[in-house]
Amino acid sequence: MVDPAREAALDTLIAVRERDAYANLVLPGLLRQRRISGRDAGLATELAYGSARARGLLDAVLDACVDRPLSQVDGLLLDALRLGTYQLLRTRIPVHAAVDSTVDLVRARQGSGPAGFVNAVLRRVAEQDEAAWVAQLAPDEQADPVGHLALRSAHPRWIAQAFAEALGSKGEPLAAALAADDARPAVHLTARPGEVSADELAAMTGGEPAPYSPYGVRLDAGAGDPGELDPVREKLAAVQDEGSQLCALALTRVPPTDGEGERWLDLCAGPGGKATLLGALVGLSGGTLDAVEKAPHRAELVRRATEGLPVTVHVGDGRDPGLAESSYDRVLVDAPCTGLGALRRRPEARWRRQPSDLPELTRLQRELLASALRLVRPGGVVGYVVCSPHLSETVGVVSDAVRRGLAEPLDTREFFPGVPDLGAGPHVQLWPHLHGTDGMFCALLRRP
Ligand SMILES: C[S@@+](CC[C@H](N)C(=O)[O-])C[C@H]1O[C@@H](n2cnc3c(N)ncnc32)[C@H](O)[C@@H]1O
Repeated sequence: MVDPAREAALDTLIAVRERDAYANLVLPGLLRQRRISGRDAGLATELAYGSARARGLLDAVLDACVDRPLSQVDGLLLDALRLGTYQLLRTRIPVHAAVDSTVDLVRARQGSGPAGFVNAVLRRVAEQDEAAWVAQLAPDEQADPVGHLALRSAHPRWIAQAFAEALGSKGEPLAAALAADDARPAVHLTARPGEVSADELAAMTGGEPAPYSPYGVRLDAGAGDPGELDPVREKLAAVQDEGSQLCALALTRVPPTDGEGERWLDLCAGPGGKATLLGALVGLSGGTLDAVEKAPHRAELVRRATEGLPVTVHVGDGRDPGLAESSYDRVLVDAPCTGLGALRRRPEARWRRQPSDLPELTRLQRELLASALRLVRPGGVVGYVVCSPHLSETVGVVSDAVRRGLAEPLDTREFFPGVPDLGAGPHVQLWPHLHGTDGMFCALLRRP
């Protein structure tokens, strides 16, 4: 007997490994196709996302329990072992159920020999709990705090190191940041300005008005597929992290805020979350938004999301979009980045990203920011935003533009009213453990 929830979780892990698929795109499709719902769907989600997220920790434990290098273990068996180990170490599922259900899955796919191997390895894993395994396998907490916390929170070391540098801490703040990044996040919605208030949207969805964004609503972490909610389907609301809302709003709050008929530009618009919020707001004061996106299919998503708003979508490269220079009042650069600030929303992303991704991304980020600073009028404002706390994508990119005399930094904290713990400025770094948002970075810059 194979348990359908666990089988869906295993097939998700296989797709992530074999096809570089995204767990949060694969699993919902499998659940629909196989008509798995309710508690079974909840279990499949917990096991698939949890195992994908914790992969490094699970592999470290498995490495200690398997008598050959993990690279020599058959891929499907390794995925099954990860699934079983996750259940043993990070859920309250009883040992016999975690082991037997995994062995059943392997027997059905590969026969009794491999099933026996998986049984033996999982019995070894089950000899200790997670804390004991971490104590055995992690670097010493005093000698190497970052390495210790990285294993304990199932993060690659380079990412834990990047968080430590952005926080200026290897202690409690880093532990809190990594722990929050490992937890399942709440879904956030934006109420479309001019259509519905956050209070009304909260009443319609059973959520709570968000603490900082006047348009935000937060739903419970386990609250089903938000795309199915009526207000989202009817375009009264969109799924959008509160941190993203705050960064887009900050750009609109720089004085003068009563400018009628302003021209705004979103230089990296796909799939259109911020463009929709900006388009709705600029429309209320008789202005317009141009939205540039390089990937045609993502530009199409922007077009659909902003239908009915005063938004013109252009397919093009933001570094040279063919739009008139010095002609915009406000420009948003929501640049492509490592996404290290949104790892909690993308289970496998932390193991897929590599430090070698950074040089190409930071070059692109610098070029996009320089382009934005040409397109904005002198005295106009550019918002540089990335969903990452990595210093080379944040402060590094902005300091370069300031040093070259292209931009003057504003105290961005002033435009995040009511948001606590914004540090020494002038830029803003949001964090899951401090703000309950993704780890968004925002720098507001004025063109001299
Ligand atoms: C972080 S996402 C933007 C998210 C978007 N602002 C939102 O809120 O929904 C970055 C986007 O930039 C696009 N992009 C990548 N390179 C680009 C370029 N050279 N010019 C314009 N857009 C680019 C990517 O395809 C991606 O859609």
